[in-house]
Amino acid sequence: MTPDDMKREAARAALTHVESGMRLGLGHGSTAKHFVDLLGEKVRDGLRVLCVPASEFTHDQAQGLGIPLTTLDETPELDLCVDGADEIGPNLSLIKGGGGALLREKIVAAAAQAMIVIADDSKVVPTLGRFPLPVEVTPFGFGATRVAIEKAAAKLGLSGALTLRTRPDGLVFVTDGGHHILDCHFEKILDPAALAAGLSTIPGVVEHGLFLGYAKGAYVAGNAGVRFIGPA
Ligand SMILES: O=C[C@H](O)[C@H](O)[C@H](O)COP(=O)(O)O
Repeated sequence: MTPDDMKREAARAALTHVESGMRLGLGHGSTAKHFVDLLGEKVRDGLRVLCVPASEFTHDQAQGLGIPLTTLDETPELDLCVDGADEIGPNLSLIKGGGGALLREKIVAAAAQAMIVIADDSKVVPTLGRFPLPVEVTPFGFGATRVAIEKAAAKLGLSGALTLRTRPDGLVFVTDGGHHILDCHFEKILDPAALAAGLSTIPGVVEHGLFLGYAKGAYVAGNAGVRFIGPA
């Protein structure tokens, strides 16, 4: 199986949690895209769901597939959210935001009773941090926010480059919410909760990509098939 096949199989497994009448949160990224594709097939076959997409990209994809959409204003509570991840660590701790959608993804996940993660098995790690942690920041005060993040990280013994995310054409990446992203190369985040708490106190930080306590389970696909990781 290619990594893309694995992503699709993980997405297919998560589809077993979807029942007619559910209100769903739809994540963003190459794995979530498979889930939306497969969900679109089910909707065409008669499945009734109402979905909130976590990005403009997912919105357009789902709309094109005829999946009924709503917003968190019309439908503030969701039954289930299905999304990918950049890393899955101990106790279903996650790093997300590699695709730049972390803020809306976290808002959608927080509105859902349960979040199921889908991924290929390369995403499972013993310690979070090898994947650079995305931190969404306001353009205003960027320099000061960057220094504040460095100081908060240093208190926990973390250092490493903080890279302003750019697009392939070299322009600064702008999130759906109009913010920038600092990718923080911390390598080993031994205390994710402490880092999350530290980042949350910085005014210019809109949100960070540590998703702690959100996921209720993860479908992880590898060459041997799909396995479910449940809460510890
Ligand atoms: O912002 C993007 C999201 O958090 C994605 O779910 C995450 O980056 C994983 O993406 P992919 O499924 O493409 O590896």
